[in-house]
Amino acid sequence: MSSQDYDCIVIGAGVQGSFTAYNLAKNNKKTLLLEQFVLPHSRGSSHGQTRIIRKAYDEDYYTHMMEECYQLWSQLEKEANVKLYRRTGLLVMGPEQGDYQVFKSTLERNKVPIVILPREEFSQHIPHVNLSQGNAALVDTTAGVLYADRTLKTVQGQFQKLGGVIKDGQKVIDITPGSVVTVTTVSGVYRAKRLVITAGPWANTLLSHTGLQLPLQVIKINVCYWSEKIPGSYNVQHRFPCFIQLESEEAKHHIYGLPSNEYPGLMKICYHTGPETDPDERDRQTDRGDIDILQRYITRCFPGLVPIPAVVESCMYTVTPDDHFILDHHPTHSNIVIGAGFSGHGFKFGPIVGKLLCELSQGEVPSYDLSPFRIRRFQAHSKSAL
Ligand SMILES: Cc1cc2nc3c(=O)[nH]c(=O)nc-3n(C[C@H](O)[C@H](O)[C@H](O)COP(=O)(O)OP(=O)(O)OC[C@H]3O[C@@H](n4cnc5c(N)ncnc54)[C@H](O)[C@@H]3O)c2cc1C
Ligand SMILES: O=C(O)[C@@H]1CCCC=N1
Repeated sequence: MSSQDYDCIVIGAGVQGSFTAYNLAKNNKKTLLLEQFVLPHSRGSSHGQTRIIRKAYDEDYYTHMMEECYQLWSQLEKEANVKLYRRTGLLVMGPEQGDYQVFKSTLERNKVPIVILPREEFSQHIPHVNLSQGNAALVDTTAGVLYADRTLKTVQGQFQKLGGVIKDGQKVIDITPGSVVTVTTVSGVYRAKRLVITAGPWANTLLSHTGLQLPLQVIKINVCYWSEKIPGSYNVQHRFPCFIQLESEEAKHHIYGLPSNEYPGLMKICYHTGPETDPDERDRQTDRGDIDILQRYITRCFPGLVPIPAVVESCMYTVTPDDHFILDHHPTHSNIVIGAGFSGHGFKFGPIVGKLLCELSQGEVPSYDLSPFRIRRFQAHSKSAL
């Protein structure tokens, strides 16, 4: 095996590619992780300081995967002696008869510890928040904040400690499938028996070299931070939780937030959709319709925040038609595995996605039923998209 030959190449050092590479190296596979930008970078989907981790989902299979995933997060914390998770709880609010009931049932069925907050007791538990008319509320007490940038640094560092090789600043410009896959970057040519593509918003650009296109939409998210009128009112240290406001008449998509933590006195609140964008041109996308929706919501429900964003950063979602991930073999090249379409909720699953993509790439039976994540589910809807 020459120095350019690997057991496996992973393209894309976001959260999913980094955890996949780490799992491969743990399994003694000679692994190369390629990244187009110089690391760390803020041009994909995994940057920023925080993400929400939760078991509150409307499908059992995500809640089941999170059971093991919490353990994997904790193992990594121990292994690297670093804190990646802070428990805050997650306040779920939503119209009483809608998705809220589905979340509640999934949590109850799976025996996740929750606290139901009757309307008359709501403000005693959650000060400075107005529960919307007709909404109900509960808290998933296991939920919290993940430290995102720190996670990437940690998992990439652990991968390198295991002998893994990272080559950053190396944009992949060609892939030649075959029993040995050849991957060409702007400055090198590498070969491997197996390839994993975890390219986030650039998934289809890379897949075009393999004759496949997936029904993915890339959207820009305005990551908004809002100033506390009274410092500390929504602070993580005062045990303010993360929250999800489920979709309602007023906002057709979820609104979610994290307690003030990363920037002093600023709470992060975002809208769970945004305008379509080209990943290489996202700064040209200036649509702020999402911010108007957030301003109205904050004025009504978070009276302790100034309803004008103090900081606006940006990030991207890569969304599938059903909002479920893609974790599968390439339909015509079985030694190419794809992790894509994490639809704005994939970070918390990083450790388990890494484990599953590693299993798939090694031809092992995956630890979970991956039928919700198969590529063929799209065939019924749009053959031409594939
Ligand atoms: C604002 C925001 C808030 C979110 N909140 C949450 C949350 O609270 N909880 C949660 O669980 N999830 C959340 N998510 C979703 C989560 O962050 C994403 O699902 C996850 O980061 C996707 O990771 P990825 O590795 O697939 O993509 P990316 O992080 O984009 O990684 C792909 C990588 O591939 C590289 N690449 C692409 N093309 C090439 C090429 N040709 N050559 C080499 N490298 C290449 C890119 O540069 C990039 O580094 C949020 C996302 C956003 C944007
Ligand atoms: O995945 C998450 O927890 C966040 C919050 C809800 C919407 C998407 N991302």
